[in-house]
Amino acid sequence: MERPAPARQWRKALNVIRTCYRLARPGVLTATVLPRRRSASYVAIKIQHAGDSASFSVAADDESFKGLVKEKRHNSFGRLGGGAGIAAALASDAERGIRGDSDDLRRRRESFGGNTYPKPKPKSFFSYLWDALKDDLFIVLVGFAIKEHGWYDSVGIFLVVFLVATVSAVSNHGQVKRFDELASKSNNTAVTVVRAGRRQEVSRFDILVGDVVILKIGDSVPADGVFLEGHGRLQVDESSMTGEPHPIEIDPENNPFLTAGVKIIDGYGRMLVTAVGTDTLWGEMMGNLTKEDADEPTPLRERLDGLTSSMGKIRVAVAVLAFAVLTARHFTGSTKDDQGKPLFNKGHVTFDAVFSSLVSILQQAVTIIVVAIPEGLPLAVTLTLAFAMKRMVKENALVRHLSACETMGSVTAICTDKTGTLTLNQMEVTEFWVGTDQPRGAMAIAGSVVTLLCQGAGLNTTGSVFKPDNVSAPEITGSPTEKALLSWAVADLGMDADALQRSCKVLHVEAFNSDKKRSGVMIKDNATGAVVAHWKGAAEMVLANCSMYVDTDGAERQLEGEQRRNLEKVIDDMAVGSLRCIAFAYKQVNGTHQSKIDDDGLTLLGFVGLKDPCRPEVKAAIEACTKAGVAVKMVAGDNILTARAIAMECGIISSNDHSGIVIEGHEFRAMSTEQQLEIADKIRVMARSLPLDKLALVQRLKQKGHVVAVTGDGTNDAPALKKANVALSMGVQGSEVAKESSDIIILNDSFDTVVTATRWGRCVYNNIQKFIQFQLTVNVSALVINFVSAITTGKMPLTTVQLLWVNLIMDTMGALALATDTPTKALMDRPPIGRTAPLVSNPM
Ligand SMILES: Nc1ncnc2c1ncn2[C@@H]1O[C@H](COP(=O)(O)OP(=O)(O)OP(=O)(O)O)[C@@H](O)[C@H]1O
Ligand SMILES: [Ca+2]
Repeated sequence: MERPAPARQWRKALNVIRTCYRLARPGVLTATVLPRRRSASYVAIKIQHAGDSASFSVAADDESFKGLVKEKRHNSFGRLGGGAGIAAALASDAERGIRGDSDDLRRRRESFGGNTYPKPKPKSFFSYLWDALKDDLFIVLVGFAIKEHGWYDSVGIFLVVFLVATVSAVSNHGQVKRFDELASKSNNTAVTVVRAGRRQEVSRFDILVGDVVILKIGDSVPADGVFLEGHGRLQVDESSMTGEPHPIEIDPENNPFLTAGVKIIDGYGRMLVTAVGTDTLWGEMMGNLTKEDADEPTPLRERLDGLTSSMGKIRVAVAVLAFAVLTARHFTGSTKDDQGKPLFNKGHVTFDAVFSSLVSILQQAVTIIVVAIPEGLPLAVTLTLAFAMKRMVKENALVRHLSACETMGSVTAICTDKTGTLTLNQMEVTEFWVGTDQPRGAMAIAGSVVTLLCQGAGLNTTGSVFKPDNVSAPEITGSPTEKALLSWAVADLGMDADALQRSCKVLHVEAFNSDKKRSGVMIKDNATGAVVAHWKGAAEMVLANCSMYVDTDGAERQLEGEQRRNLEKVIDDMAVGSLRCIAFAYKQVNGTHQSKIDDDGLTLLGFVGLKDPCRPEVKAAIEACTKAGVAVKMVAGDNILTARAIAMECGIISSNDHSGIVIEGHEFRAMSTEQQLEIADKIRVMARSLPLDKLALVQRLKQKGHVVAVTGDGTNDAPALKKANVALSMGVQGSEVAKESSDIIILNDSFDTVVTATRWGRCVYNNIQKFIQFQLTVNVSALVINFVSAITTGKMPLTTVQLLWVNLIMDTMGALALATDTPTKALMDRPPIGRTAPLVSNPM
């Protein structure tokens, strides 16, 4: 470690003394916290160095600070000096964030607490045991009533029930614990914060008061705080917190409050954290939440309940019949003992004799009921699902809803994303065009064009470039597309991000979303005062808004028929080569007062082509799906030619396949419902789709009787995910909102894992079917033996205790054995099992 220079040490010491002196003066704290005049507060705050956490001028329990966000206290917000004032009071800085060294973090945690909430106390093992025992109380009672062979009948029965209850308690307890682990795994999301000027990802639980958090579409707000940046729009969805169904506009003056748990629907910005953990409404709510039962009924479970109840009816009928036959045989004297004498002496009819006979007959009939209770069935289902869930996590599929495990098994169509799911999402700029030329580096283009391109890439972005010092390579963060563009600008155009940021002021931002497929900024050059609008986005869409283009020599030319066609050809050629194509355009703007960024009559600056290679494992995975009778459909936001090229590369369409349809989102949108229904099956690729097109496709496929799985990553995928039979979200690139709408989180974002989940789904169904077969064999034989024997001889060869051992112990062990069968290759060689196919099939 480097020793601090003496001068710095002195300065630090002086600061500490000054702070102590300030705090020791009576009344100073109130003056800082509740400044009566704006200017006074400003001075007090100015004394502190940004990011120096020697002291905070507010404390966690200060009245004016405490409910700031929770109670949306506008007057406190004003008194504390707005976002910048609060940042300073919390020893933070709107641009550079907190200092973020271990000392600083410790002090913040000590003063304001961490961003966690107490977990509700888990149910103990004994309460699970009691729950399981309770279900079998009936059997135990019967056991105590039956004394065929003395006391050991009762003890035997009790022992059996206890053993089985223990097994199911252990399994339920383990299941809930595993769900907890998975839940904390899926809750532990990464949040982008700025600490000491550097963007970094930290766990949501490590957010501290004073942190500056970067928020983008699809994020969920990790703690309470106030909105900092002023030139963008931020729209949030508070429905999960307040029930307010309409999007709410956040702005830095009138409504700066962001409560933990709300979702960002649109926009981009920074927020300053003012309260964490249980000081927020969200933390309070989470802490008070009672554990939700992990044992939710799944569709299969419900069907099994149907099976159980029909078995119940059969066994009651059999028992009644047996009772009637036994009574008849007994009282007519045809039931004989071992010596061949009738058991019932018709000569001496006493009340006692009749009563005891009836009781013993009733006991035998009850035995039949007992034996036919499918004890092991619920246990088999729980065990199978638990086992599948555990193994699926190992194979990168995190199950959030148990039912998804099963439903995955009957999936007949998968609508998948392109970027990240079929491709690696590691983008890189491989082509660069200015006009119809491909310049070799920045030297081959006019300086003015390079400057504009740098502005377009470096300021119209949600990514960031951080240069720790002059020697090391810059750290580039952001979405894969943004990262690729920034890296290219730094490496090929020689962009200096810091200088760029200093030279211009951002006036207005329009963040990228999948509906618009472009992003824009309006900036003002600090030196010349010129105001420029920059747009970047889907190439053919941006080109359509351009009326001019620049040449490599910087001359602006009219974009006329011939030229436009040439440029369109440039885009198409890149797209056919499976590149994602992005265009940059700009426009000189008069005046700064517009609320919207001008987007017509633009001047085209250039195109870049981004290469995003196919994942190597995808081709085999798609082949496996086709073989298993599952149709794969790609729904992409990208250009139709790029989408087709990628689909070709990974085998969704082949060159000799003429039945598959490749369609653009707007064409599909324009069709009537009937037409959509007609082609839904044949669609292989839908390009340039809006999120609602994806939803429409899912609905049509469902109407055609498909069981549809949807993968998605964006906020706008949420509607389609919610409508799907099984929703899968991306663990790495997926937004919070997508993850929350999903049943399964794909931890490695790969399509391969979707196939794995399908395989496991089929395996679950298969295992349960095997178990039913096993149980029916055992139970039906026992039932038949006893019933036939009762009718013919009036006695039952198998006693209650024996039957219970067969029923309970064998079933439990059978469940254990069959539940842990792993998927076989053959599972994926047959068509999917429909969701309505009978559980007990004819061959069974
Ligand atoms: N950060 C960005 N800034 C500007 N334009 C972008 C950005 N990211 C993507 N685009 C453009 O928007 C288009 C599609 O975006 P969209 O979000 O709908 O699809 P995606 O989910 O990224 O990709 P895919 O549909 O291939 O999985 C891209 O083809 C690209 O031209
Ligand atoms: Ca997408």
